[in-house]
Amino acid sequence: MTKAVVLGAAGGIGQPLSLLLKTSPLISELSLYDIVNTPGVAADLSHIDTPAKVEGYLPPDDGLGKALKGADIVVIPAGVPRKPGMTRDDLFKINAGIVRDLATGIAKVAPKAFVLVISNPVNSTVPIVAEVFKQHNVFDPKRIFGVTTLDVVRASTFVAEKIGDLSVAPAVSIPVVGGHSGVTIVPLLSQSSHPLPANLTEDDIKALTNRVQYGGDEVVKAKDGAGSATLSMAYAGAEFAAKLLRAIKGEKGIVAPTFVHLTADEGGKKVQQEIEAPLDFFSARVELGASGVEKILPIGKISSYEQTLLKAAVPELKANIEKGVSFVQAPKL
Ligand SMILES: NC(=O)C1=CN([C@@H]2O[C@H](COP(=O)(O)OP(=O)(O)OC[C@H]3O[C@@H](n4cnc5c(N)ncnc54)[C@H](O)[C@@H]3O)[C@@H](O)[C@H]2O)C=CC1
Ligand SMILES: O=C([O-])CC(=O)C(=O)O
Repeated sequence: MTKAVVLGAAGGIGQPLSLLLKTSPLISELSLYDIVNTPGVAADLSHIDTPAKVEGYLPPDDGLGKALKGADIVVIPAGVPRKPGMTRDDLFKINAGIVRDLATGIAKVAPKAFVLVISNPVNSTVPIVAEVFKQHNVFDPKRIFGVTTLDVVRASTFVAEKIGDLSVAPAVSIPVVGGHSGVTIVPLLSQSSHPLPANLTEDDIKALTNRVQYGGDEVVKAKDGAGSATLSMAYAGAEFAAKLLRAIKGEKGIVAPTFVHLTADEGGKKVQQEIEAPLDFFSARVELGASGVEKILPIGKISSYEQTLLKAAVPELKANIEKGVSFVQAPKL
């Protein structure tokens, strides 16, 4: 029996993500929470002929507590999305409080659940969840994940486009490390599972890197005020959740980049040495296992261009992380 909970389930990501989770054979109970519309979304999904039992909750009568009761995995896409001209950090003002309050609910009701944070800015919201859990004495770095899978999905797609064959996209694997905003997104094209076309110039590599780093902006611009990536994010979120669920159930060797606390495993120290910075959080390649983070894998051999990208990522990551931590630690006025 596995219970999955989606917080922010009625939103642009929440609905298609809930749909994908409802179709997963790995989930037996699906609980949807949002401040609006969850009864309708839950009723709709509950007619699908897959095993998961679906329930929807709203805030009154401790809806959050009821939604979270017995949760094994909690996915959080709650919060406002970007409009053109905004950075992810501009979302902090609203989303930090939303994520803090939801994390408080999880810490109280389902402290052992695996928590997958989608809400932006991920570089700050993941530290917020960790800090709330610390305050409630339930912090386990192996169980908190920032979902950076969309960056990985984009890298696979864009590289397959360059190779000239989209049919290879699902098999193309490019580690994307660092964080989840602009320069903190560091795609390691030199570690592509598939050789890049031989005629790709240095400028092409730079353009490809830039497209992965600013893939989110591409969608925000195209949606023209109607939000940011929702469908591709739902796909990416469901992919990561499925990998984690398979690993929890005992499958070995499942590796995915994800934004984690670097104390979750010894390997985190090696990553800190590689980036030459004592960052607490970083999106590294993580081997998933029964207790969540099984192993944090080293970044490994990268090109000198990628070294420069990593150097540029560190100061922004550091500031984003500190902002999240001090938001929770600051005395409430
Ligand atoms: N990690 C990633 O790669 C990505 C992250 N995102 C982020 O995901 C978040 C959600 O994006 P969308 O679904 O497009 O936004 P949306 O506005 O369509 O949906 C957000 C949902 O959150 C709900 N919500 C707001 N406050 C809440 C609370 N206190 N408790 C529960 N639910 C609450 C809203 O009612 C709404 O249904 C944004 O912060 C966005 O930036 C988006 C794309 C990719
Ligand atoms: O760009 C945004 O604001 C949403 C997001 O995180 C992404 O699409 O990668």
